[in-house]
Amino acid sequence: MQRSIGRSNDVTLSTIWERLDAQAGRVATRPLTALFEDRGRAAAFSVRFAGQSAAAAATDAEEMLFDFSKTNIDEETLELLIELAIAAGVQARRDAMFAGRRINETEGRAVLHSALRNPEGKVALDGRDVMPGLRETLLRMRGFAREIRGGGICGQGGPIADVVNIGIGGSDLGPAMACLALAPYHDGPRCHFISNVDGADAADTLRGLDPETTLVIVASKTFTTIETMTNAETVRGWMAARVSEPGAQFVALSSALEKTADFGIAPERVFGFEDWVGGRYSVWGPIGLSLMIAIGPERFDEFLAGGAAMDAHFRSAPLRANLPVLLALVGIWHAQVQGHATRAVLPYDQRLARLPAYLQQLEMESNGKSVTMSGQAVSRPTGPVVWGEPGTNGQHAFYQLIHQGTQIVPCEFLVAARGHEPELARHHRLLLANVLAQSKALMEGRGIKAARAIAAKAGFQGDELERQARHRVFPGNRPSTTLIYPQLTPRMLGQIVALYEHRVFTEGVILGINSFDQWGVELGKELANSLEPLLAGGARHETLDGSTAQLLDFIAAAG
Ligand SMILES: O=P(O)(O)OC[C@H]1O[C@H](O)[C@H](O)[C@@H](O)[C@@H]1O
Repeated sequence: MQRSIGRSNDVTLSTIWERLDAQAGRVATRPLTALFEDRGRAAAFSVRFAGQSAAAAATDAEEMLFDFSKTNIDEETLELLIELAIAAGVQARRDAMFAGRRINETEGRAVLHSALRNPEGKVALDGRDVMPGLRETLLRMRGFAREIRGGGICGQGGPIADVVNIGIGGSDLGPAMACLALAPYHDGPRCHFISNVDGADAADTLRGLDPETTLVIVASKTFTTIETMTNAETVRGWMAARVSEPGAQFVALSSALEKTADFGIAPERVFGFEDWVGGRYSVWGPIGLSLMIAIGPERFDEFLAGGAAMDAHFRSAPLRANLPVLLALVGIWHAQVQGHATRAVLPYDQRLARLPAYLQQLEMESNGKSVTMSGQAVSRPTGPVVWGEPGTNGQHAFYQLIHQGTQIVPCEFLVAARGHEPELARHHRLLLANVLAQSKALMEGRGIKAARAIAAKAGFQGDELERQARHRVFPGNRPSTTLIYPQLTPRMLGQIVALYEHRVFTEGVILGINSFDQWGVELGKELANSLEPLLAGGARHETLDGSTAQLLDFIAAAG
């Protein structure tokens, strides 16, 4: 069997995993607070990254700090984790990815989304320079975005006031997440997103929009996705009812150029990309057009520059100081060594409200696999369940389980030191106080003695005091990390998104899986295609299972 690039043999790898298991056993009962007796711990188990150009770095304007000191990782553990990353071939595979090797082996594709954020870079695929085509598309996008923003290209009723992006999965979540994240920088038309095949999504989004001043972007890499094509037809009908040339207000973002032509979109309104840009990694290119129109090409360039800076760091920093690698190793330690089945992503940033959903696709579609690159069953659990909501809202909903439930949920906090609303300084102070309080509470907990004192103060006595006190105990020792940055600028968002992309990549390499395919989404699509005719009254096959038949009966009776 062919071994993956740079990967040690299975015996070497399983020995390291076993040593990690033993290490986990050794540190299981050690309180996190005891680790801080080492006064250098916070600095030693943190990494800073200044993603700016040399001149701007002097101001630390875009420095980010990843603090993983509130986990039970110690120096010995970290050394073992780094040994694991090296043995898994993380560096060799990383270099192969950036060099344009076809590391997406089940689809025979290269993985070059990083080229989109480094348009002046050099990348060859099978000896062919891919950059001129990429640069040409970027220039056309910039020109188009400027025309839309400046009123050079208008709708039938005048300058474009609203942009509707129709897409799903990677053709929706990236621009939707980034548009919300960068709301303070919007100075172009308003952006809206339709993704769900549920007609409610199109109906609610279109209500209140004027077709005569709306631009429609149909975003689909394959241009076959049923949800997107159904919504695109619906929106074209909505526009055709009022606009004499609806095609003039449609744009396509796709790698299937014949299909966009069949749909009736003129070639100069199509922004293409190649198969080496995976859907969930595509916000950096044409799929980001709605974002570029909202914030302008210059700010979009800053977003790209942030991603490119993280690429450079990932490629060159030693593993012990490499932010994506450390984020991945913390993830591996929690999920694959200690067996914590989920991780919560908790942005204390309302504008990152869509980040958990974005990361669900990025992480779970990439690393939710059961077989290794060579088709063997994996020996460890793969990608954990990723979930989350912005703080402080989550505190008033599900944090109860995180603090006192029986499952350990490693928490990943994100927060900006500075908001965008200086006039609302107290709000931001409270936000910061809360995020700091949560990671401290998770770590320190509250013992029975303190709980008894609280119950006594509340007037309880004897057995009732003891009973009440037990409900007020917090076990503590629950791990969390904090990613803190000065402000959520376009550049910072680029750094954050690329950071998570490389984290997912690194975890995937360690697990020996292909992070770049998604065969697991196919079966449901096929079955939906075969069930649709039954909903339209078609004859049922006798092998249809009883539950599905019952549900179809219910739908028929309610219809
Ligand atoms: O961009 P499209 O071809 O329409 O694909 C949209 C999405 O659907 C697929 O089923 C995949 O699960 C996603 O990875 C992809 O981003």
